[in-house]
Amino acid sequence: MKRDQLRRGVIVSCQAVEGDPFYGSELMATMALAAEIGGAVGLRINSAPDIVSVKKKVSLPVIGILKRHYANSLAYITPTIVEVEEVINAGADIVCIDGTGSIKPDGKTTEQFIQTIKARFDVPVMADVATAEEGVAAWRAGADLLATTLAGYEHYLQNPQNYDPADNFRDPDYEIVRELAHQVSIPVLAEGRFWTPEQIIHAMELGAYSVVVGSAITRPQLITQRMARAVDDFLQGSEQVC
Ligand SMILES: CC(=O)N[C@H](C=O)[C@@H](O)[C@H](O)[C@H](O)COP(=O)(O)O
Repeated sequence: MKRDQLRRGVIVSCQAVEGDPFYGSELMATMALAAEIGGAVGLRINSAPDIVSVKKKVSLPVIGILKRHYANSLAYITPTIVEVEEVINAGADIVCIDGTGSIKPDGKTTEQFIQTIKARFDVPVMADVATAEEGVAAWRAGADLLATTLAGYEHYLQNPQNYDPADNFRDPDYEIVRELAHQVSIPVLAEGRFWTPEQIIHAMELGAYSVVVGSAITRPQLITQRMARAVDDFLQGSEQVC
């Protein structure tokens, strides 16, 4: 895969967890195929079975992650070399890891973790970060790409029980995109809470290499919720007026 393939486009994140109506590798591969037909330049896929299934059906480059929670660490996106190996063996073209300041479950810092991956595998490493400082540190440690995935999720990183579905509808964090695009010399992917073409273009104007879109394309329950909430808000407003 050429890294340039991901340049200046929309990367679609196709993820569903157990309990989600779209949970299942076949369904995720179908989502990925729809993304390819629609003009996506790449995919972000969670778990080895989903990566294998997507790779059979779609020819787009795959950024592979494996979300796994450990009791002793806040890092959950491909947090150790065990998950890295699973993702790479499944056929991911890029492996994406937790690039935050959190110590990983095996005691490594992000810097040590990136260096370990680089020593063992010849696959580009992407780092998901929450702050510009973390992005700069991951770049200095050898990351090949950055994504702003975790910006705005600090409360969730501290405790996954703090998850609030309303988080998905807040504006993207443009500031981290702007800062990183000025500070590093590797691609910065804007990711997290992109719902409209206008938001995507704004991130591109600020220097994003590409934009990763997940929920707005692949989580129909959230798409519905967003519209249902808009109607609720409208009705509440109009009832007050009446
Ligand atoms: C915070 C976290 O764990 N984000 C995850 C990272 O893989 C996914 O749940 C998101 O869907 C993905 O980042 C795309 O973002 P959005 O769905 O907002 O377009």
